[in-house]
Amino acid sequence: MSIIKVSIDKIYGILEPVDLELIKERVEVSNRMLSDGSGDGNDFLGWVDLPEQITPAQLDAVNDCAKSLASLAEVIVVIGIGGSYLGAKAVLEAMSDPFQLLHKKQDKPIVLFAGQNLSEDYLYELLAATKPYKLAAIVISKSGTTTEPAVAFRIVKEEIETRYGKAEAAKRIVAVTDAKRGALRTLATQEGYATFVIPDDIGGRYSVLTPVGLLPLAVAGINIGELVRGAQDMAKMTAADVPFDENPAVQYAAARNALYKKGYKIEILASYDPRLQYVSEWWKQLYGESEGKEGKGIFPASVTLTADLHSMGQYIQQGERTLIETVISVEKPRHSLKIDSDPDNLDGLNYLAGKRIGEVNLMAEMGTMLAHVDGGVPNIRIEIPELNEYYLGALLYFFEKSCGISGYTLGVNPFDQPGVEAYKKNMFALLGKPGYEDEGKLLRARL
Ligand SMILES: O=P(O)(O)OC[C@H]1O[C@](O)(CO)[C@@H](O)[C@@H]1O
Repeated sequence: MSIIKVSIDKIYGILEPVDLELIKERVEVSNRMLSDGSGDGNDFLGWVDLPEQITPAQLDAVNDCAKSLASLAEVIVVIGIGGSYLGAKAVLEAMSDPFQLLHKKQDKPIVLFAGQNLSEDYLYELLAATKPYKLAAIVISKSGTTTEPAVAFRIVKEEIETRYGKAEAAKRIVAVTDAKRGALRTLATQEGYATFVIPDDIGGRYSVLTPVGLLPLAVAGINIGELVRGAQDMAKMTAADVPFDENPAVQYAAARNALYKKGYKIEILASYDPRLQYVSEWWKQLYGESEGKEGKGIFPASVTLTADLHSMGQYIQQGERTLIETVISVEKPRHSLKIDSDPDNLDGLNYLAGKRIGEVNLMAEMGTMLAHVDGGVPNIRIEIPELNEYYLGALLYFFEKSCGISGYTLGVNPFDQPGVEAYKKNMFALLGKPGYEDEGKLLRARL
């Protein structure tokens, strides 16, 4: 049995089995294109075989650097955006106790994120809150030129240098960037920071298993060896020679592409554990940047349930019928908590007495799935046994593989993102960046 189970039976009724049959061959060809490198964007396929290529020595180097940072700092600010942020954030949230900050004893450094927005207040408050704590930073940018992390890094770097002096700051700052190119590489070389390389052939949104994701996670005490082991096993289970019925990545890609062809243009990734919220954010970048181009692509959205059943639930049940709901279902909660019987039963909940909260959550999930299917929303279910590093590594790799397959099946290059340049050009022009003077005038006239 695969460590991830994809159930697509709840797309039938909306699709006929023949709709899936028609697309099966295409997705299997797409999977082969990923392994033989015959598709567009084939200079960005380094992530496909990455898990099996990660050596124990590489993991040791990341863990050693993490240990040394952790020995110097109580708070480590991880600076990055998009693919240089979301993978680490996703795994960290999924693995963490949401109330960790309330615990009196903190035996791991607290990892905070910056550079993922341009909010003045966010950065100000981050600096203010971290004042009493020993500080270090990891700055991550593949291009080394992205504005948001560059701005945040300038501010955090200055704070660290002011506090500790330049020489000590160089021990407290680690950069993860391109081997040769970009302003961050130049800066890291000049300042003498320890660095890790993001391989040329791995794009940001596929980089969670490089030091981009691994270093911040190791600093936070996450077992990165297990994360990689899960991805390694999933790489085998989704290889091009694994038959359709045993290969979760092609099943998922086939189901969503068959639905897209029938007019289902929005996919909502739903989870029943708030710790998975950032896995959804990571997934949205992965699928949004990979597929949304040339006027095509499923729009990736997300909900956290049951919370959003009390807000978005109405739309999902009865709104425009273009939605696909894909549920990440986690079989086993980490802890056990039962509902007790109450002699007065004023809340009428005694019918739940003796049940675990997880059982109630599961019945909410089952009931919701059937209600939404009855309302015309096809359902895809992705089951993982529990939230630990191993299954998360498997889940992330599963989504990456399926995304590459989906993109090729859709007929786009899943490894570029030309559309993101438009906002950057306008922002530079409006901010008066040298070289953008003419565009600046034109844009200002339109405001
Ligand atoms: O790691 P970088 O080069 O700073 O890029 C961050 C993110 O920005 C994008 O390039 C979009 O502008 C994403 O694809 C990428 O993950």
